Amino acid sequence: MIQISDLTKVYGGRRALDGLDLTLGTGVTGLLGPNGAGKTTLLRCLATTLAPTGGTIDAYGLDPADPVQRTALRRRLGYLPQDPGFYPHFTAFDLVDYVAILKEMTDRARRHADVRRVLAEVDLTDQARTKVRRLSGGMRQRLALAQALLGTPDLLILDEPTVGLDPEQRMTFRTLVSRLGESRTVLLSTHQTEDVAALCERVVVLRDGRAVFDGTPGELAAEAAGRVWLSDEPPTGSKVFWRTADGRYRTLGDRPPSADAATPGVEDGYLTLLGQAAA
Ligand SMILES: Nc1ncnc2c1ncn2[C@@H]1O[C@H](COP(=O)(O)OP(=O)(O)OP(=O)(O)O)[C@@H](O)[C@H]1O
Repeated sequence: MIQISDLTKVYGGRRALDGLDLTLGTGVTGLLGPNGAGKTTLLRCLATTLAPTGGTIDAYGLDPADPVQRTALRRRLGYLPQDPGFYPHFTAFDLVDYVAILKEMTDRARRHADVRRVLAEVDLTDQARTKVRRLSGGMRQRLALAQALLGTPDLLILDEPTVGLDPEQRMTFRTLVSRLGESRTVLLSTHQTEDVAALCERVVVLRDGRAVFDGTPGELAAEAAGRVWLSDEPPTGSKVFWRTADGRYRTLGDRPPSADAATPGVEDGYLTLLGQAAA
C-alpha cells in the first residue's frame, strides 16, 4: 500500500504539486492530465528521483525522505522515465544489465538470468546484442520497460509508456501491464485515453498539481453523460465536433438540433471534466 499525503513540489515560484493526497493499492491506475499538470513530478517523487518540497510518501512502510529506507524502496520499484536517455553505444543486454548493477543485483549469473527474462517479457530477446542506437523507437520504449521490470518490483511507475509503440506493440504492452497489475501496483501516466479505458481499473486526473478526479474509467466517461451527440449536419455553436466514419457529426457539449445521444467514452468524460467541451 502506498499513501501519498499533502504532497507539494515547488519549482521556483511554480507549484507543480499542490497538496496532493492519493492512496495506491494493487492494480493498474492511470494518471491523466493536461501538459504541466504535475504527472511527471508526481512519478519522479514516487520513484525517489526527486525530493518533494512538502508532504509525505509512505510506500510499504518505507519513507523515501530517509536515505536508508529510500535505498530499500528503490529495490522494490521499477521506473520507466519519460525520457530514459539511454547510452546509444550499449547493446540492449548491456543496457539492462547496467541498470541491474545499479540496482545492486550483485550475483552475476542471477542478474544475467533476470536480464534475459525481462528482455523476453518485452519480446526483445532477438535484439539483445543490438546496439541501442540501432533499435527502432518502439523497441527502445520496450527496452525502457524491460529495465523497469528487473527484480519483479512491487511498484511499477511508467511515464507515458506507450509513446512510439505501434498498435500491435501497444496491444502486447497492454497484455503485459494488465498481467503485472494483477499482483503489484502499477501507476502509469499517459495522454492516451484508450489505454486508460482498456487497461486501468482506476484513473486519477491531475490538474494544477491536484487530483480533480479519482474513480473508474466508467465513472470518468459518465462525466460526459448527456453531453455526447451524433447529428447529420455539422453542429452550429460547437467548436468540438468531427465527422465520423459513417458520415455523421459527433459533438461534445449542448445538444445540437435533431441530434441523437451517443455513449460517452473516457476521452469525452476527461474533456468534460476539464471544461474543454464546447458549450
Ligand atoms: N525541473 C523543473 N524546473 C522548473 N519547473 C519545472 C521542472 N519540472 C517541471 N516543471 C514545471 O512543473 C509543472 C509540472 O510539470 P510536469 O512535468 O510534472 O507535468 P506533466 O503533467 O508531466 O506534463 P506533460 O504531460 O507535459 O509531461 C509544469 O509547469 C512544469 O513547467
